[in-house]
Amino acid sequence: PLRSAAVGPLLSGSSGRSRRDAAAHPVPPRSPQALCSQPGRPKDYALPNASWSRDMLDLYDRFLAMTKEGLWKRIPSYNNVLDHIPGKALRGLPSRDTRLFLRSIEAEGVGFEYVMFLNSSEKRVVCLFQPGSYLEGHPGFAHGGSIATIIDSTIGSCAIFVAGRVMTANLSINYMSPVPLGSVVLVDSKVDKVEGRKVFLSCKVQSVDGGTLHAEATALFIQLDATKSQKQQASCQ
Ligand SMILES: CCCCCCCC/C=C\CCCCCCCC(=O)SCCNC(=O)CCNC(=O)[C@H](O)C(C)(C)COP(=O)(O)OP(=O)(O)OC[C@H]1O[C@@H](n2cnc3c(N)ncnc32)[C@H](O)[C@@H]1OP(=O)(O)O
Repeated sequence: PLRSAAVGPLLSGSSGRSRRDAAAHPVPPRSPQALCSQPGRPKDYALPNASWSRDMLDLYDRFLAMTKEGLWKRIPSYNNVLDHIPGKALRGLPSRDTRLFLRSIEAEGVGFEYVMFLNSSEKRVVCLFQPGSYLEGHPGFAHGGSIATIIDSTIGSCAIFVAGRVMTANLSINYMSPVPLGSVVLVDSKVDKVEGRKVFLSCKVQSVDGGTLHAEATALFIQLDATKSQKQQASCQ
């Protein structure tokens, strides 16, 4: 199984090719099914698009290949949270003009370009993330809040897998090395333990070759207690 520490060797085939290299070796056309969402379904944004760098495409292909072995599963991603809940969007709910925060920047490549893969047996979610130019904090680097967002969402998806409806109670992040805009990082999250309604998780943000640890985080998510009144708990419908 892909262990965070072993990320480098597994991906040794993918070097940090510059965009110039990518221009010299145009990205091969993607298979039609790899590019389009299922007809009649909301658009799945966790699929390659023209803004994905060579590194992002190589990493995507490697994880997609691992899904064939059954250990990993690609998580589709829509721009409305309800579309992630099977049947919910069809339940005649009044349509709300809301967007999932990570999918609120429509233009390709300038916001959060990402795709998540779930490894059920390891209770792990790994997110391939390419921060776009509209996520800038310090010149040329991703804003710390955008890193917190991709961590919260990756860890959150991991917690949802284990405990269903959850909310973040605590998220603690150490930032070790800034993430250049346009680079590709691996956000590797896992469940460490579950105590009643409390789900404890951790996460590392690493460069594709595993050589740079950009950030690491711990989090506590709380499973929403159906018996508590909605007033006490933000409704997470
Ligand atoms: C197959 C895979 C599936 C993938 C699906 C992917 C698609 C999904 C698409 C897209 C989603 C991506 C994922 C997004 C995720 C984002 C999550 C967020 O951003 S959430 C927004 C920010 N968080 C809030 O706004 C919460 C505000 N806080 C609250 O609402 C409450 O405090 C809450 C619900 C967290 C807890 O309230 P209570 O009343 O239910 O529970 P009480 O009794 O207070 O606490 C329970 C236990 O937890 C401890 N606890 C609570 N908060 C704590 C804290 N901050 N530190 C330590 N302990 C804490 C308490 O001490 C208590 O422990 P004792 O049972 O007594 O041992």
